[in-house]
Amino acid sequence: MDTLTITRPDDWHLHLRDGAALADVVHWSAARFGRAIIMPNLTPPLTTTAAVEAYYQRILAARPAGSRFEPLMTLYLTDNTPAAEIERAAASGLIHAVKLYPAGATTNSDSGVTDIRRCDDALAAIAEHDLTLCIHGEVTHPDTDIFDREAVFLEERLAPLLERHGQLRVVLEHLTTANAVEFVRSGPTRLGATITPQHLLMNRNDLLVGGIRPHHYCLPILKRERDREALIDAATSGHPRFFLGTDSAPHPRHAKENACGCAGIFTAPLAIELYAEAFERAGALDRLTGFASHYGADFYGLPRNTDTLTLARRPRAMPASLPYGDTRIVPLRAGDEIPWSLTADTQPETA
Ligand SMILES: NC(=O)N[C@@H](CC(=O)O)C(=O)O
Ligand SMILES: [Zn+2]
Ligand SMILES: [Zn+2]
Repeated sequence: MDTLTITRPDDWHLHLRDGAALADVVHWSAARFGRAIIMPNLTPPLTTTAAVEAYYQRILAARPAGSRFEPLMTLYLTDNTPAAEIERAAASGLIHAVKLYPAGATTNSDSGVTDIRRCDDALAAIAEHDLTLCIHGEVTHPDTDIFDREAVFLEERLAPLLERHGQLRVVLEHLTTANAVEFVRSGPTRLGATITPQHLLMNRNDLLVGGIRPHHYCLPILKRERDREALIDAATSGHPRFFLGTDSAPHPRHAKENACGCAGIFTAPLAIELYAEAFERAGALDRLTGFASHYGADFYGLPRNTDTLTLARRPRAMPASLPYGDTRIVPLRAGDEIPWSLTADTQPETA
């Protein structure tokens, strides 16, 4: 088989950034995905519906001409988000989810939530207005080992939250462990999860063996091989509550190749290609459509896409770097060949 045609996929976790970088980032996703959940961790964070609406317009303006790529917007939750703001978000029609960042957990999370119990009114409003709560699931206590932060969050924060809010629809973002896979599998049907390509393809050796590799550093951090295997199992199992979310998180080269490098891996230029690679290695290419194109839409209560995307088994060279505003960015697999490519008719790419 030299080509693979799937229902057009959606990306249920994406960072597009803002300003001069936005146009250099959005076209990669627009060439691949029908829709994407757009993360609100800008500086300053998008804590009001008005700010989200203005960002939505900037994304539309930065989309390639003729693109129908649809941004599904999110609101940034803080300790002080009033229920009325959730109501405005729902009424906007543009906002599909509210994002919970534990304060200090990741990039631009300083305005995030310090104690989830402070948000009970907002969380009740999210459930009432049929929005989804997306969660970066890591605790931030300095004494908690970085490799345990997800597991502690699930036990100490997420389990009680799901108990307290019995109607709330939750997406646990970017799963990284076998433990998290088990938590989602045994959780209620209103709990879904995204899985990134880097967590399907790499483990912590790829970050730390033979030299430290800043372009493989993201949060939650890459874990053990047995965790990667559990994530592959979950993604390729046909279980409808695991779905695609790239967490493509661009940072300029100088911010990654730095004594204190930023967390985030830029996968947008090869995102669906990486998933195809991971699914093929697992002998599960026939399961890619469900994971990439059906289950996320079903979970969010949105219609599935009706058009298709075709990949060709044709090696493609990833450039060493790509334009990013007035600077450069290094994508995953920079300088390497990747086994899958978009077919020419669906690839309006310019590097
Ligand atoms: N995943 C990351 O490592 N970084 C993301 C934030 C996030 O999704 O946690 C970013 O915005 O850079
Ligand atoms: Zn995150
Ligand atoms: Zn993210």
